[in-house]
Amino acid sequence: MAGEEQAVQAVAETGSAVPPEARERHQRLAEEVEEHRFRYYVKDAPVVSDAEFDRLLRSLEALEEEHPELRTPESPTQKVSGAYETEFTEVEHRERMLSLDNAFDDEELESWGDRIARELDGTDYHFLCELKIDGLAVNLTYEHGRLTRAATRGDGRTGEDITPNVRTIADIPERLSGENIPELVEIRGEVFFPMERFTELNARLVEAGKPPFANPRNAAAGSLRQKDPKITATRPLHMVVHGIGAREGFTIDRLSQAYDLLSAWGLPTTPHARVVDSLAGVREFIAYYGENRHSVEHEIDGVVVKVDEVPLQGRLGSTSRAPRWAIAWKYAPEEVNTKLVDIRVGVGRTGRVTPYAVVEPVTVAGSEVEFATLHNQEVVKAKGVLIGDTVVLRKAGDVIPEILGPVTDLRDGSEREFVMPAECPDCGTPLRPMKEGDIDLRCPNARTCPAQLRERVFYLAGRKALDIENFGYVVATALTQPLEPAEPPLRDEGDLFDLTVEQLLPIKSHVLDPDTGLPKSDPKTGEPKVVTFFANQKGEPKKNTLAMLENIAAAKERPLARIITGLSIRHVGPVAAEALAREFRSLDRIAEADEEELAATEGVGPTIAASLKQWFAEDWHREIVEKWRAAGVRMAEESGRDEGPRPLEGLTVVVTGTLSSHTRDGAKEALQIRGAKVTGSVSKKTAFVVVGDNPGSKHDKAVQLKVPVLDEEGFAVLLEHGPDAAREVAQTSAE
Ligand SMILES: NC(=O)c1ccc[n+]([C@@H]2O[C@H](COP(=O)([O-])OP(=O)(O)OC[C@H]3O[C@@H](n4cnc5c(N)ncnc54)[C@H](O)[C@@H]3O)[C@@H](O)[C@H]2O)c1
Ligand SMILES: [Zn+2]
Repeated sequence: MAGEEQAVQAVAETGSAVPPEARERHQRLAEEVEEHRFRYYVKDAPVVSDAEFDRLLRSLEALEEEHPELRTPESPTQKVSGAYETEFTEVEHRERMLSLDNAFDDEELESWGDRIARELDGTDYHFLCELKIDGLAVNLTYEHGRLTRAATRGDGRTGEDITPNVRTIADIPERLSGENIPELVEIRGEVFFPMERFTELNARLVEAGKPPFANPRNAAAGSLRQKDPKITATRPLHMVVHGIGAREGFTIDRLSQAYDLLSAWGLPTTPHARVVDSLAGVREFIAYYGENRHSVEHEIDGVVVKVDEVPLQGRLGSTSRAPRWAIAWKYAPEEVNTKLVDIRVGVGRTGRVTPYAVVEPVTVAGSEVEFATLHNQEVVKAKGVLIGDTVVLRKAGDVIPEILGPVTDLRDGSEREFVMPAECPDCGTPLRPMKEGDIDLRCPNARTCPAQLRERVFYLAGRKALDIENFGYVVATALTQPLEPAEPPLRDEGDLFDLTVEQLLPIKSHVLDPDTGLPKSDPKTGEPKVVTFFANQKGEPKKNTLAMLENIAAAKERPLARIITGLSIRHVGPVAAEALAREFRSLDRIAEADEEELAATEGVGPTIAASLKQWFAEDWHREIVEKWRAAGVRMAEESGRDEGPRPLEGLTVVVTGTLSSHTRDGAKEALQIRGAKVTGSVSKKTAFVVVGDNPGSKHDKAVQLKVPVLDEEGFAVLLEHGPDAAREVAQTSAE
C-alpha cells in the first residue's frame, strides 16, 4: 500500500507531523480493511462480521479525524471499495455507484438532518424512508427498454459484468413493459437470497463437497458472481430496486414517484417505502421496522433515508464515497461471529434428543448467547458446521439463537465432525426413532430418564398446565435430579402432590439452564453452582418453599383441562385438553372412551386419539392418575362450571397487554367459563377489547374500528355484571 508514502507527503505539504505510531496504526488498519473488503466483495467469504468490519472502518475514520493528514484520497474511508482484479470483465458505470454514510445513533441521524436543513434552508423537501436490504448492489442498464448490461458495484466507477447471471433472475425483466420507455436508464437495486432457503443451499453444497456459505448475503453474492450462469439459475435470487443512475429521455422530480414509474415498467420495487416530511417521521419509520424487522420478505440491516426531491439531491451532491442526500440508519446487528466450541445433545420432555451448539459466549441483540439450537443431526449436517469452526451466529428478535453457517476460510484442519450419540446422555438408554423414517431420535426410557422427568415436571408446573407459582426450572431440577439425597423426592410426577417439607430441606442441586439442561457455573470459581434451594442457612424452610407447597396444594383445584395438559400426553396441548374436558367432562371417561369416540371429538382427531389410547395403556401412567386422585386432584369438570349461566355467550373478546388481576391465560379462562369466545385479533365483530399495561397494536385497531375498550376495572365489570354494564364503562373512540 502507498499509505506510508502519502502520509510522508502529507507531512511535507502541511508541515504538521503525524506521530509515527499513528501513521503505523493507520496503515495497519487500512490494510486490514482492504483485506476484509477483498474477502467480502471478491471471495464472497468474509472472515469477520459486518459489525466488526464497521468498527474497524470507524476506528480508521476516528484516526483520520484526529490526524486529517492521514485522510488521503487513497484511504479506504474515501472509497466505495477497492478496485480488484477478478475473473469478470470490467465495465464502466455511466453514473457512479456510491456507498452510504451510516448513522449508528440518533445523534448522528440528527446531525445529518441538521445539515440537510441548513443546506436546503428555505426550500420545501421530504424524506423518503426505505428499508436497507442486506444483499449486494447491482446496476442494470436498459436501452430502449432492453436489458443490455448488468454489473456489480465494484469500486463505484467500474464493476464486474454479470449480465448473463442477472438474466437468470426471474424478478428482473428482460424488457421493460408499459408506456414511455426511455432511451436509457440505469436501475440500481439489491439482489438478495431468502433466509428460509439458505440452509437448503448449504446442504446441497456440503453434499457436493463444496464449502457452504456463512450467511445469506454471501450466498447472494456468491450465487450471482458465478462464472457459469447455469449455477446462478439454480439459486433462488430476488431483487429490489432502490435507485436510478444515468437516464436519458425522461426526467424525474421525486424519487418516490420514479419508483411508481419503475414499477409500471415491470421492475421489482418495494412496498415498504414511505415519504415523510420531518425527522420525526423518519424516527417513526425506523422504530416501526425495528419492531417489525422480520415481517419483511428479505433481511434488512437498517433503514435508508433519502431526500426525495431529485433536483435537491443534485444540489446536495456527494463525497467520493457517498451521497450527502442520503444516510443509512443501522439496526443493532443480529449476526456475530463466534467459535463453535462443542455440539452436545439435550433430552426433551417427550424424550426427543436434540443437538445444540455450545459457543464461545458473545453478546448479540443485547443479550449474551452461549448456546444455539441445531434441531437434529440432519440439520447439523445440512449447515455444514464442524466442531471448532468459527461460525456466524444469528439472534433474530425473540427467536432462539441459531447458527447460520461456518467461516470455512478460517479452518485449520483441527475441526471435527459431530457424531450423534447412540445412547441417552442422561440415562444411558440406547436411542431410537419413535417410528421408522423419523429423523428425530428419542430416549425410550420415558418413566425414569431423569432429563425427561425434569422436563415433564417443569411443564406440569408451568403456565400452560398447573401454573404453580414459585415452581420453576430450578425446582423441577431439584425435585427430579438432586445431587443429594441419592433418592429424588419425585420418582415420577405421580408424587407431586404428596411432597412434604421434610423431603425438601436436605436437597442440594445444580442450577440448570432451561434452554439446554446444562449446569450454570459459579462466576467466581467457574465450578457448577450447587444450591440448597429450599432451606435457609439454619436448615429451616424458606418462605418461598412454604408458599410453593401451598401453591401445589391449591393447584389440585385447577380446571380439568389444565390437569390433562399437565400429563404430558403427546400431541395433547392446552387446546386439545380443553376440547377433551369440554366433551368428556372427566378423566375417567376420557380413559374409557374408545379411539373412534375420541377421534370424533371436535378439536381432537385421530392422531391425538391414538396417542391418548397409547398413554392410558401404560401401567405407570395410570398409576400417576390414581396417585393424583388419592391426593385429591380434580378428576372431573365440576358440574355447574360449564353448565352455569353463560352471560357472555356469543361475544368475542380480545385481551391485550398485561393485567394485574389476571395472567393472560387466567383472563382467557374467566371469559371462556362465562361463555365468551377469546380470539387474538380485533375485527368489527369483536365485542370488547380488554386492555392492560403496554398494549400492542390491537388497542390501536380497536380504537380504529370503534370497538369498546375495557381497562382493568371495566374488565371486572364485564365479568361480574355482564356486557350491558361493561358497555357503559367502556371507552370508545368517540370519547
Ligand atoms: N464482514 C466484512 O468483512 C465486510 C467487509 C466489507 C464490507 N462489509 C459490509 O458491507 C457493508 C458495507 O458496504 P457498503 O459500502 O455497500 O455500505 P452499506 O452497505 O453500509 O451501504 C451502501 C449500500 O446499501 C445498499 N442498499 C440496500 N438497500 C438500499 C436502499 N434502500 N437504498 C439505497 N441503498 C441500499 C446499496 O447496495 C448500497 O451500495 C457493511 O454492512 C459492511 O459491514 C463487511
Ligand atoms: Zn434418557
